[in-house]
Amino acid sequence: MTVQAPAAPQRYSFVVASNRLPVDRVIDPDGTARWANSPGGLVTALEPVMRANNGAWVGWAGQPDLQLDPFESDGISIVPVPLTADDIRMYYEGFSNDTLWPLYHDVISHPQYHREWWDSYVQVNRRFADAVAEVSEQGAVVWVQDYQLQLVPRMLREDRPDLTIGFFNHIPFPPYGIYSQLPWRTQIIEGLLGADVIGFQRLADANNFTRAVRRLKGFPTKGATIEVPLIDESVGVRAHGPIPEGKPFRTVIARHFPISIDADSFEEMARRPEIIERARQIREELGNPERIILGVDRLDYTKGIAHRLKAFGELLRDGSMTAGEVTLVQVASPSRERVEAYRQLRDEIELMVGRINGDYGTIGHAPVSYHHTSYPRDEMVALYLAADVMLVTALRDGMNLVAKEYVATRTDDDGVLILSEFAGASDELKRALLVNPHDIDGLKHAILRALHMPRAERRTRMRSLRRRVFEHDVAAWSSAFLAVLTGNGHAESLQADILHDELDEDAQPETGPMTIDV
Ligand SMILES: O=P(O)(O)OC[C@H]1O[C@H](O[C@H]2O[C@H](CO)[C@@H](O)[C@H](O)[C@H]2O)[C@H](O)[C@@H](O)[C@@H]1O
Ligand SMILES: O=c1ccn([C@@H]2O[C@H](COP(=O)(O)OP(=O)(O)O)[C@@H](O)[C@H]2O)c(=O)[nH]1
Repeated sequence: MTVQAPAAPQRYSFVVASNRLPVDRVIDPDGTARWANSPGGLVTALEPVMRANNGAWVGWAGQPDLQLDPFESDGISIVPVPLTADDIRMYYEGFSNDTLWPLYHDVISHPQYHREWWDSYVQVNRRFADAVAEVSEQGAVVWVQDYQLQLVPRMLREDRPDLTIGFFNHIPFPPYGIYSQLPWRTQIIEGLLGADVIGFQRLADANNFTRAVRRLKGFPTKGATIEVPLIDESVGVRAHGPIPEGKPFRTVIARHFPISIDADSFEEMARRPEIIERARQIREELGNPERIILGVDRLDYTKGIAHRLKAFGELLRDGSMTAGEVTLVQVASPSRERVEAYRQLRDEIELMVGRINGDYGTIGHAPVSYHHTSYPRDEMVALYLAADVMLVTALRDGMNLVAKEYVATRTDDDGVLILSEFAGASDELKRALLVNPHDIDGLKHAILRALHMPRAERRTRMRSLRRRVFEHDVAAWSSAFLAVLTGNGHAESLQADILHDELDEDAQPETGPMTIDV
């Protein structure tokens, strides 16, 4: 009998790792399996970068116990990492979404601390690190994404010191007073410090992280740079080659790189006649109200959906607007539905929607048009075009791509963006109407101001917002990050207002520079 050796895995020079793949394995009710685009801002953001670099994407296919070989999807090489039903329960729904997610979002919901969830998180991070190591060629650039994989940089550095390792955190990094609750706070910091560059959405997040490093590890930090001693095995250093005299440390950069969207593609869609026609139809289906307010969110307690419903309901109660004049369209896309906090939230939101519609609706018209679904992108663009006011009331949000997508679609320089100051996007989108969503009166005031804003002011504000989003699109985001990661970037070549704080010119990865198409 001839035994064939398994084929050597294909290796890549650029590897992205994220919890979710850019495609989801979906089983239809008739039992047929197919691949669908998976939801969420991360996927939207990284797709164009992957295509430009012909790299590989390592991640989970969205279903339990799927053992799949690597395959190609839309020109992207996909390397699936299997998760068992127990991994999903403990690593994904548990530690990622019921411990880290609430902890990193201002403890809006109570984080649950369970030691078996942590053990599962360590195991799954190990599986991801092994999968990345297996497909990365010598000296490859690896870009690890998000809070689900914070231990991967250190694990990779231990096993593959030849790699250049970047990490980007898509969600906020909490202030030390909150972060320090985490029983595994030191291990997470050590995990992240395995990277050469650690990116955050906001300057405040990067500052929170470097403060945690000082408090927990005592390593010196200066601006965006952290000196990690080469003899400290807790951060997986094991110097690659001899320790240089006079520099017994690696320099890790921790700074902000605000993520963005593929603005051109949203603008292109917004100009398509069929999408413009669909926007008109949406208005008609809603009974042609004078004004449409739009909210689009995953059904997540961080998004402040209850706060916006409260403000909207009170405006109707006060008689400041009538249900016939203004309709609130709320898209609440299903998310993490097996996590208890998310189930409770759904009940709470749907009760509020029912009350408002019951109190202020008529037979022919509901003031809140509520949709518990996830729409494809063309429908999203039509909704953005149909909306006079976009309402983003996040209580805490890493970035909020929806705000940027709304701006990118408004080729008519019209529409008003109301934006929470607790969303990362508010650092850039200063000409939005910025609100504190906890201040219900302030929120009501902003809604009325948006509804009555003169055309000239809407135009001036929208033009300024659009300039920002088009100048700082997702390509600028990934170029800025990869330029710093690969040592190809000089401070002056990066957008001054993205990277305006101090950048240490000596701060280069330990491995030799490697070229990547950014
Ligand atoms: O994968 P899920 O658990 O279904 O969640 C979807 C994604 O949500 C999070 O998005 C974050 O990243 C966005 C892009 O940077 C940012 O705009 C937003 O503020 C963040 O919340 C999460 O970080 C992703 O990992 C999830 O895939
Ligand atoms: O029905 C929906 C709702 C949302 N989205 C997309 O999901 C992403 C949400 O990203 P955001 O950063 O606003 O929040 P996240 O869900 O990642 O926390 C955006 O690209 C939206 O266009 C979508 O395609 N269909």
